[in-house]
Amino acid sequence: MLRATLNINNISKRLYSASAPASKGKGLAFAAAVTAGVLAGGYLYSNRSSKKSETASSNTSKNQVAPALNPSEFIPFKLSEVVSVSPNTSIFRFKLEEGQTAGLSVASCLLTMIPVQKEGDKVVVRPYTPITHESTTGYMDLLIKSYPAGLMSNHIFNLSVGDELLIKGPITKLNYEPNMRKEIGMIAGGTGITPMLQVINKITENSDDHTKVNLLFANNAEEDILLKDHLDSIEKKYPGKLKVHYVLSKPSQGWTGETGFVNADMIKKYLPSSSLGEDAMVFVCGPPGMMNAMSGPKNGPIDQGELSGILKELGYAKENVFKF
Ligand SMILES: Cc1cc2nc3c(=O)[nH]c(=O)nc-3n(C[C@H](O)[C@H](O)[C@H](O)COP(=O)(O)OP(=O)(O)OC[C@H]3O[C@@H](n4cnc5c(N)ncnc54)[C@H](O)[C@@H]3O)c2cc1C
Repeated sequence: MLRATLNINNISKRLYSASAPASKGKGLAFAAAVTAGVLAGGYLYSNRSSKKSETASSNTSKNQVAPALNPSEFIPFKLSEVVSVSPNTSIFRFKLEEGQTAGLSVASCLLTMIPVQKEGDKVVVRPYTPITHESTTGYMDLLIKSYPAGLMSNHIFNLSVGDELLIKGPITKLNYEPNMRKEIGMIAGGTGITPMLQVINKITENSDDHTKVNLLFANNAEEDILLKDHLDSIEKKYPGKLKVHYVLSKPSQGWTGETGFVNADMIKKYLPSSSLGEDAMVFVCGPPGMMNAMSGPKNGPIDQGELSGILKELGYAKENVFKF
C-alpha cells in the first residue's frame, strides 16, 4: 500500500499512483445476493440491493458525467492513493472518472460493504463521511481511523492501491442551507471532524453564506489532531467565517490550547450562546462517550433522540442541536 505523510492540501496536488496493481475484485459476486439489513456503526442500515438508480443519470445532461455514487446499489470504487494523517488515521482516495463528481450532498455519509465471501460469513456494512467538496471531480476521499479489532477499518487499511471497495450512497444526514443560522457551533472528536468539514467547506466556498462557525475539536495528543494544517489554512483564508479551538486530553508541555475533555466552560467560551435561540445551532459528532457527555446519544440513523448532557444543561433547545 502506498503510504506517505502529507496533508490534505498536498495530496490534492498529487497525481494518482500510476502503478496500480490489477483489482482483486474480492467476492463481488456475492454482493448482489445480499438482501438483509445489517448492523453498521451501532445502527441498522438498510442494505437492500435494488435496480440501478436512475436519479443520477436522468438529472445529468448529455455533456456531463453522471455522479459516481448510487444511493440504491453498492458499486466498486478503485483505491488510488492512501495518505497517513496521524498514527492511526489515513485518507483513502478513490478514483472517479475524469470530470465526474461523487454526487454528495451536504451533509451526507455513504456505506461501505465487505460482501459475504463464503457460507457462514456475515456481510459487514459501515458508514463513512467523505471529506471532498461536493464539486470535486475525479476522486473522492474518506478519512478513516483504524481500530485494532475493527472489521471494516482493518479491511480498508489492508487494501492495496488498485483494489476495490464496495460503496453505496449518499445518505443525507442534514440538509444544509446557506444562512440557515447566523452562527454554528461544532463539537467534534477525532474522525467526528468529517461531517463538520463538509459543512465548513460548503459555507466557506459560498461568498453569499455569512454563517459564522466556531469549531471545538478534541483529540488526544498533538500528533492525533486530524487535518490540522488544512483546518488552519481554511481559518486563515476565511477569518470571519471559521474559528478553530483545539482541545487535547494528552497535551505536551508546550501546548497552549485547551486541555482535558470538552466541558461547559469551553462551550460557553467559544460556541454561540443558547440565548441566541434559532439564530444558532450546535453540531456534535464524536465517539460514544463524547456524544453522551455533550448531547446524549442518537437513537438510530434518523432518530436524534432526546437532548441531554452539557448542551441541555446550558439551555440549548433540542431543535438547535444536531447529532451526526
Ligand atoms: C454516520 C457515521 C459516519 C461515520 N463516518 C466515519 C468517518 O468518516 N471516518 C471514520 O473513521 N469512522 C466513521 N464512522 C465510524 C465507522 O462507521 C465505523 O464504526 C468504524 O470505522 C469502526 O468500524 P469497524 O468495522 O472497523 O469496527 P467494528 O468491527 O465495528 O468494531 C470493532 C472494535 O473496534 C472498536 N471501535 C469501533 N468503533 C469505535 C469507536 N467509534 N470508538 C471507539 N472504539 C471503537 C471497538 O473496540 C470495537 O469493539 C462513522 C459512523 C457513523 C455512524
